[in-house]
Amino acid sequence: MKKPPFHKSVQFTIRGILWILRNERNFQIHILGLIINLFLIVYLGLSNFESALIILVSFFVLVTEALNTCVEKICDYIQPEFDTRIGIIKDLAGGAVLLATIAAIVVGILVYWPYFKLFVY
Ligand SMILES: Nc1ncnc2c1ncn2[C@@H]1O[C@H](COP(=O)(O)OP(=O)(O)OP(=O)(O)O)[C@@H](O)[C@H]1O
Repeated sequence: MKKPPFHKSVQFTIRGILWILRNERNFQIHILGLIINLFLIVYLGLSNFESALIILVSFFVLVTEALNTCVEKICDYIQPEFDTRIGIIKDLAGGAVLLATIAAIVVGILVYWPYFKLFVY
């Protein structure tokens, strides 16, 4: 197959992101998480390093969610019927999202805790 020009490839990837934005509820929830984090970064005046950490883990979750959706779509395509092997493949992909989410929560607590402490005390 002929390789598409660069601008076409970019268009295809944007089409993929728009598709997942419209169709995947979990991805939409993670996007909401990213927006809340961006708001907190500005509102609390986080340092460049703290902001980079928060943005990095937020995108880490989004990337794993997108890859999880890819795995689910491939699985549903190759085996629409119940199959324990498909089940474990999907569980593994879902597990990757959970691991990324745990990492994001831990980083979030470590970065935000000193700021929230100032509000509480
Ligand atoms: N064809 C199948 N055969 C066996 N088990 C399956 C199959 N499809 C789904 N499952 C089981 O159901 C779970 C949920 O799969 P499903 O495709 O419904 O994902 P989902 O609910 O959209 O998940 P997510 O919330 O991660 O997007 C899988 O992790 C797996 O354990």
